[in-house]
Amino acid sequence: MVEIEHLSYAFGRSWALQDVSFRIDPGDFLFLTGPSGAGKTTLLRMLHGSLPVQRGRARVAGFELNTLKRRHIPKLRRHVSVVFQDFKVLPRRTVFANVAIALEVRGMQREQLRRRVRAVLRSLGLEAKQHRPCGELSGGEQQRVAIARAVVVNPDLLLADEPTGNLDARLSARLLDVFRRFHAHGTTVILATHNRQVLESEPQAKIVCLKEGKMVGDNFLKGQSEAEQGL
Ligand SMILES: Nc1ncnc2c1ncn2[C@@H]1O[C@H](COP(=O)(O)OP(=O)(O)OP(=O)(O)O)[C@@H](O)[C@H]1O
Repeated sequence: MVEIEHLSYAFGRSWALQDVSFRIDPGDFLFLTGPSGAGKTTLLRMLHGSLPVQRGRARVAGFELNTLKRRHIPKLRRHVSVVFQDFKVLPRRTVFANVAIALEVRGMQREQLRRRVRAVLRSLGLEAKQHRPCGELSGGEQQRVAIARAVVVNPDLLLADEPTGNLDARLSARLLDVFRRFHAHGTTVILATHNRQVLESEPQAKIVCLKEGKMVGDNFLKGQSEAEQGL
């Protein structure tokens, strides 16, 4: 599903990612972890086609990112959804409209669209808020709208950047359940987090740890303390 080899990315002269290589198979659940500034967001943005490959090679959901033309990026995004740290919901549009957009642009028939959106809103506990403008929701609720919008298209690969960042422990656990449910239905998940509780919540998950843009380890880190991992 994702194969990256010697991937590096620089903002100007400063390397945000350096020589990162790993692969995950369809159906895997991967945590991307590491301290603030480690390069997690940069890597997710590359996998979603919002930053170009500068060095190395990346293959995502069957797309060779090195040679992918800009005009073909929407095709990649039919298979790869992302939940950004800052949600990017449309504040004046309703919850329903924010989630429906992703299906409207795919030309889905109205009744099928309505059923699909309602089912996803229900699974995220947002059904009662579907007619409210997103700008009137709490941060945690907006986060769930962003997740609903990402999963409503049934992506092959779901990328999430610190999705539990704004939530208390109870809501984080509920949200992780949502990711687990989609994963159980076959979606491959990459979730960036530096929250240790989140990392421990999914014992079967693979882990890639970044620090200052470099890969400092993978699954073997599971048994180590946060200090040992540099978190
Ligand atoms: N648009 C940008 N312009 C310049 N430098 C950037 C930009 N975005 C990120 N960087 C730099 O790239 C490095 C990696 O940042 P990135 O956001 O990928 O880290 P992160 O692991 O996601 O951090 P956090 O956990 O705080 O979100 C940092 O040094 C950051 O300052």
